[in-house]
Amino acid sequence: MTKEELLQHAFEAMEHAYVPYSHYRVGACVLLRDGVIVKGANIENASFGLTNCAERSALFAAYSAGYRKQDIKALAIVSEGAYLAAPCGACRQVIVELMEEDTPIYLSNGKEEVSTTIKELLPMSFTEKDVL
Ligand SMILES: O=c1ccn([C@H]2C[C@H](O)[C@@H](CO)O2)c(=O)[nH]1
Ligand SMILES: [Zn+2]
Repeated sequence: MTKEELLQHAFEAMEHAYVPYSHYRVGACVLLRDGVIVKGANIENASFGLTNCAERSALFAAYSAGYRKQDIKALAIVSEGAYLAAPCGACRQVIVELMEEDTPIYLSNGKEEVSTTIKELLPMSFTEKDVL
């Protein structure tokens, strides 16, 4: 599975976004080491704060299917805005808990692409080590 193929799956996931308020669609997909791809889209709510971002939808779906951080090979996140969207703060906090720090995260808006990691997106993070 190439990065471009994975991004294409994320664009397919974006088709299922539920965005009656922002009309801003985001798609994401998690590539697992067994080859399975788990997709997610942003799902909005009239009570705006309850909106679930695409990357959290995809990660929660993967975890709900029994996968864990060591099973995740890559995460792709795509949007259709003029600017390349990076995960919001809430998603970064969820990603740092649910993915390994060096696992690739691919971002695209169909025009620009960036490859990054959660270590780069959320340095000096508050994690399990601080609580346990
Ligand atoms: O990282 C992000 C940031 C925003 N959104 C969604 C939430 C909301 O539905 C819309 C506008 O914020 O974009 C995501 O899915 N992922
Ligand atoms: Zn988010």
